[in-house]
Amino acid sequence: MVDLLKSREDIDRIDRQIISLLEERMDIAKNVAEYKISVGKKVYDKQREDEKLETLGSLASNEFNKHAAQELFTQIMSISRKLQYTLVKTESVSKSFEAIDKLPITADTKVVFFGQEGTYTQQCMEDYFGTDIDSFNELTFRKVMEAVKEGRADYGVLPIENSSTGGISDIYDLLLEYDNYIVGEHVVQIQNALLGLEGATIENLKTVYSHPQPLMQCAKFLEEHDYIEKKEYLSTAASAKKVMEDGDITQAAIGSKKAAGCYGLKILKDSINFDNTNCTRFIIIANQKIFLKDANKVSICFELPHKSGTLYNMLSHFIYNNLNMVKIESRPINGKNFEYRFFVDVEGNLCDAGVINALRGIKEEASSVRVLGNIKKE
Ligand SMILES: C=C(O[C@@H]1C=C(C(=O)O)C=C[C@H]1O)C(=O)O
Repeated sequence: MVDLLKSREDIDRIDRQIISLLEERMDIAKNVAEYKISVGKKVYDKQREDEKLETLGSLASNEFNKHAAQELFTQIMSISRKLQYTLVKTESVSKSFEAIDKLPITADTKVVFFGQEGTYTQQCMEDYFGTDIDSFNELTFRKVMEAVKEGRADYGVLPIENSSTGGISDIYDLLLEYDNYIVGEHVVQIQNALLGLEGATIENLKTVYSHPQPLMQCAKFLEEHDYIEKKEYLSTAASAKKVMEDGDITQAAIGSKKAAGCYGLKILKDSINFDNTNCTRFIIIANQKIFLKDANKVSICFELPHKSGTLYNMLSHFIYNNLNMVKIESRPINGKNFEYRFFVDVEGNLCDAGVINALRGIKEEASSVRVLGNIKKE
């Protein structure tokens, strides 16, 4: 049997050779980048890489090593491209974003929020902008997006993610559709209460109205009271208003304590959400490509070719540039069954070299990429 120390010495010797060859290969990749700059050729040459993997695989003496060689060279070529992107310096996807010191907020600033008087979104808006602003409401997410896009409001406030039930997928889709940008975020504690008319009791309820999100956040309570029919409605506040207007004591709404006060309802039961730490993250949107100089979270969206390994390869741009990914969501692409677009949040600022490098690589290798915003995280 060969001695362990001897084997390790041999491995160390081979590894030194690999490093020296790797450095030599990287220097040649730099020459390739210079050539590509001079003729305007793209860094990524898929056909060349596929051919190389085929040839290199065939040099190995058994199936295990063939797979190993192909895996290793997939990584080596991916790293060689990353080096080339830093040299080729293609136009950054974030180039048109403007860094600012503070969000412009004046007495004339108009803010649109989702829902109506008494929604959690209104509470978020007041926490974020204070109460001395000119605000109006819209009853759907789409209408909030529209008002911001058309400039009828400078900012919009929308929920994007709940701690118990996850991402609010409609918002992701609408962000892309309307070309609006995320410029801020705020997290609000959500304690959902069951609201009813004077004289109503939980035992005698027949119907409960609320927005689909709070209905999900209160799923356990509603399962335990399955004689109450759940009905999705526009917003928590709109549900409270409906119960008040219908004047039927068998109806209830799920919403905030504030909504109870706004619409003259009483609290039949407080905190019926299944998770006591329930909170929602709201986003502040604008139709301007602006970000704070001290922003530290970048949100991007990309689409990938429908092939194995593409997501892994795309995420490698964050890992290689030492960026911490804090969120990933996928959404189906309409018209392309079972193809997905990914929404990713990473820590960083659009001015950071690592962020610029990662975005360059993703722009070259994804089917499409967009920066949705760069905000200061809470
Ligand atoms: C080095 C090149 O650029 C990229 C990297 C490759 C590699 O490291 O072998 C191969 C093809 C390109 O995607 C090249 O075009 O030859």
